Amino acid sequence: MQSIRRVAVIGGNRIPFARSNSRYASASNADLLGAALDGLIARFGLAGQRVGEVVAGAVLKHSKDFNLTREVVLGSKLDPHTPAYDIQQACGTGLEAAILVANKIALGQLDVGIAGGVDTTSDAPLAINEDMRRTLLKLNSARTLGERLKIAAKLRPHQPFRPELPRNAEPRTGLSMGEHAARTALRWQIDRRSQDELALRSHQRLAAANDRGFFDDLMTPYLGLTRDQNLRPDTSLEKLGALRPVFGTRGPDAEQATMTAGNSSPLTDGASTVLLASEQWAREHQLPVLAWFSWSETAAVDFVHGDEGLLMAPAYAVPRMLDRAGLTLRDFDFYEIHEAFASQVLATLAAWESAEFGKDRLGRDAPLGAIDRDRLNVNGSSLAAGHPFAATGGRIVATLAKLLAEKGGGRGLISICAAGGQGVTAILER
Ligand SMILES: CC(=O)SCCNC(=O)CCNC(=O)[C@H](O)C(C)(C)COP(=O)(O)OP(=O)(O)OC[C@H]1O[C@@H](n2cnc3c(N)ncnc32)[C@H](O)[C@@H]1OP(=O)(O)O
Repeated sequence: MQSIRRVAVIGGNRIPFARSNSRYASASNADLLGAALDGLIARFGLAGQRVGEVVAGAVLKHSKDFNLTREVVLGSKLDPHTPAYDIQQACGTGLEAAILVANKIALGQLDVGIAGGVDTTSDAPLAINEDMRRTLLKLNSARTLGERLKIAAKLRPHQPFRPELPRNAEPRTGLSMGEHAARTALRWQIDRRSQDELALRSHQRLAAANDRGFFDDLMTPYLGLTRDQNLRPDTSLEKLGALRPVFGTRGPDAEQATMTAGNSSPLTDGASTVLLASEQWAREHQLPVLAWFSWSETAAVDFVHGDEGLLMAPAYAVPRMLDRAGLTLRDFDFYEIHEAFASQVLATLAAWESAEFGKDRLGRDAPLGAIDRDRLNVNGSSLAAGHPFAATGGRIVATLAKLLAEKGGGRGLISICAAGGQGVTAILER
């Protein structure tokens, strides 16, 4: 067998993220992912080339987009002989796509690949109610006019086109991501002030990164947007503190609700892509390596029967990954923890700092440890940039790889919580 090869992160390209039902309201997943991919192709001179594989996905997809990624590749300037396919791992999709491509490169099955993700809540698929859907499917397969008329006669005027709106909720609990996170915030006693401070820092840092041109070679303008639309450089603790809670506002604990529109990631439209390759491919194409993709781990928690919070899986994935890699939580120059909600980031950090969690849940003699918070999300994260679900992983991989390249060396941790009680994590090094 071929030995494991190093996997290079060559670079990334994304479009600025837009607020839902705003600038990208008329664009589809294919448009957005196509724009991100076109920018990557242009930046790295990939036009006409056959890339090993393109792997991407969307959390919210229309049924007609059964292989969205392949359709996007066919519409791009890549050689049409480039294989491409969708994967889906909720908010971890973009990172999971990068892990998949990286692993194939490491095993010598690919020399170069592109990972990506896209989502638009503005163009979410709308279903019709179950009765109507089944009736229409029967109607479609009816062979004779008589059969059709018989089926059509069963249609009742009061129920026909009642739509089923997609809900940002867990099928097994019926609770939204925010409601789940609110429970976790209570369990870990995450206070409002700390959440607002984290949100403020995210905006300030993203604004500073924009100002110094950090994203100039990671982003291409799209439909008139040149920077993430959700960014509020003028926000403040006072403004954040004045917002009313929106999650956890019902039931006996309503008084303790702390999560607002300011300390929750907003509904967002956007897409991102990342170019990964073997060392040899990078050398042959004279492309500098930003960082090496070295480790990954995915974990899941039992949020249905157990008391583990829905979005707490990274608290388990990271220690497992560290053990495999022979590292500790302090061995990092940068920590990129996806800000689904400020409370979620803080609950994860609290779990790692807790002796009880370390002992009871991780089976350790001591807590996993505390991180230097000055190294956390140094260029902002999803609270400021927005969170187009499947696109967040690509944004983070490209951002972290460039941070390591700028620094000239070091190690970075990526941690992304995902719906379904899962968490996807990875390590980049340089
Ligand atoms: C694994 C995971 O990643 S799980 C996470 C998945 N994602 C989610 O669940 C999305 C969660 N977010 C949401 O559902 C929505 O964004 C909500 C419910 C939090 C907020 O929705 P909306 O009320 O439509 O937000 P909107 O943008 O209008 O903001 C509400 C108000 O807060 C204000 N606001 C929001 N952020 C800020 C800020 N940083 N500073 C100051 N004001 C702010 C807005 O200006 C607005 O004020 P206005 O009413 O005076 O205009």
